[in-house]
Amino acid sequence: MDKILILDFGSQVTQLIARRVREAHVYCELHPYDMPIEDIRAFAPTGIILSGGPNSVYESDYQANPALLTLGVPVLGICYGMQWMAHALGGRVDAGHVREFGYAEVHTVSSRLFNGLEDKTLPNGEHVLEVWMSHGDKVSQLPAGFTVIGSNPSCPIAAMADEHRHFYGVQFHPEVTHTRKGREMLHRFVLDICGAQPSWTMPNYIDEAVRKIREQVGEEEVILGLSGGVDSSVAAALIHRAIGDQLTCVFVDHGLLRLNEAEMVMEMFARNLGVKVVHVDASADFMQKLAGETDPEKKRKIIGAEFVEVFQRESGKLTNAKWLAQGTIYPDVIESAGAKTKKAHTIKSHHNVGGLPEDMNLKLLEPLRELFKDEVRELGVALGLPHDMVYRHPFPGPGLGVRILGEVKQTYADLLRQADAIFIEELRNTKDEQGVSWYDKTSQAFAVFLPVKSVGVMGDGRTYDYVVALRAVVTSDFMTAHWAELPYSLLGRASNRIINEVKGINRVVYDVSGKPPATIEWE
Ligand SMILES: Nc1ncnc2c1ncn2[C@@H]1O[C@H](COP(=O)(O)OP(=O)(O)OP(=O)(O)O)[C@@H](O)[C@H]1O
Ligand SMILES: O=c1[nH]c(=O)c2[nH+]cn([C@@H]3O[C@H](COP(=O)(O)O)[C@@H](O)[C@H]3O)c2[nH]1
Ligand SMILES: NC(=O)CC[C@H](N)C(=O)O
Ligand SMILES: [Mg+2]
Repeated sequence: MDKILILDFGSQVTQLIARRVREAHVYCELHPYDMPIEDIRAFAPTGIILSGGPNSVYESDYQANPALLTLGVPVLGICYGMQWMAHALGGRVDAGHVREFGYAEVHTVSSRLFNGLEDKTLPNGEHVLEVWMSHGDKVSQLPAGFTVIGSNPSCPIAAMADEHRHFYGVQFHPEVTHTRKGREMLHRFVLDICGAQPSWTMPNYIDEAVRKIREQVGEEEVILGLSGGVDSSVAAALIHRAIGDQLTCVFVDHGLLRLNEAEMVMEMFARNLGVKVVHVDASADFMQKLAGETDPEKKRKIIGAEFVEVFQRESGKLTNAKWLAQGTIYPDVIESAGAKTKKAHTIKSHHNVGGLPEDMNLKLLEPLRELFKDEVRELGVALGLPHDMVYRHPFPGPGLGVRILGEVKQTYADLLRQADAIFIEELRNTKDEQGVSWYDKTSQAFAVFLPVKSVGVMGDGRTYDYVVALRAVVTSDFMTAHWAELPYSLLGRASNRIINEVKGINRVVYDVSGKPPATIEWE
């Protein structure tokens, strides 16, 4: 299989390069800029893309190994990547007088990278690209063998090429959508210049993944924590395809699941897909451990620890369980690699079954490690999971535990489950002219239980009941989010139904906070 190697110099948008390459059905991996040259050789890339980055090449330790320019494969440098290439090959990079940030126009001359992709042609016959720039430094002198293939007044060397060696550099960012023909440029590089075969398709991927899982696992047994969420469900379906009954899934009901969740998950996996699922009702244990605790972080830690308990207990019941499977996906991998080097504040301790206790002695099986979320969804559909399950909103492991503010009580969980189900039903029922529901137009939506009481009047009688907050957000990566501008009529219907149908709730409010400064979940 042809593979593109992306070396990351620390740009905020490096992941997008990988997305664009994958969209051309070419496999790629993202690695740190200082990947050892032996590893690069072993990876055997069909082409290399160098990302942008925050540093200045003339004063920075962020230097890749120049030997990667002697491998005989095409190289595309983007922004810092172009500057590094110029620097490493004997050109010059200087601090510019003006920082260019945002929309820019680049005038081009004929090159394999740009030909036919220009956005407009001027009366004098010059071609122009509409691009997005974000830089302060610029290449001021070309390395030997290069020519200028794109320029503008503030950046005379906005793109350069050595077509003989198949080296290209662009000062702008083709990976962001603001560069109008950016996707086509990256596809041009990968498919035409590198000559990579577009063979990264789901059916091929399934065959390959199944073969690998069989080879890894052999005759041993695998257990997997099944949450009913997208990632663990798709991982379960894939591993089941590979090793059938050697897989046992453990679905933990902590008493903090959505309405009918347990039945739905059991029905789908055990009955429809023939996957072995152990349904562990641990709700009494979780509730007991959580009793009296009001601190969000402590609640999260209690839930996390209890999860591990259950897994350990269940794996002990199997005879030959040597593997723990997880639905880790590519953004998780990149994020945790980043987390090792960055000193970030802990906002929330995400529960993580991956924190394996030492005495558990299970090896990790993570067949989705290379996939992005939408690829995981595509895979799920290809494996026969129903569309509705695969396109569900994510649901956090601690479940309603982080949506009941303060102390978790069974009665609160029951009220919240009902309110949440009504809200989701109303979102699903509202379709626009294209037939798209508000559920599909939002990235995540749910109800939150507020343990405060307010006064109301129903049927001429006084009520003194709890409050539910509705939350719906739009986001692509869950790192930042906008609150969803739901129609008033939809909010009105959800509110009416919740107050009428859920005895114990007499007030509904809508959360209009973005992330940041708020977070998506309330705890
Ligand atoms: N109720 C549960 N029972 C068993 N395992 C669980 C449960 N909740 C979470 N997990 C485990 O924790 C992992 C992480 O949860 P996470 O919510 O990130 O992923 P997911 O549920 O698979 O997908 P999604 O992002 O769509 O919710 C899951 O893959 C699963 O292995
Ligand atoms: O599996 C999970 N375990 C957790 O402990 C957890 N906490 C938050 N989330 C989900 O992460 C996304 C971002 O949430 P926040 O803005 O609240 O941090 C949102 O999608 C949240 O639902 C979790 N998922
Ligand atoms: N986005 C980038 O890669 C910027 C590269 C370099 N830090 C500059 O300012 O020019
Ligand atoms: Mg989940």
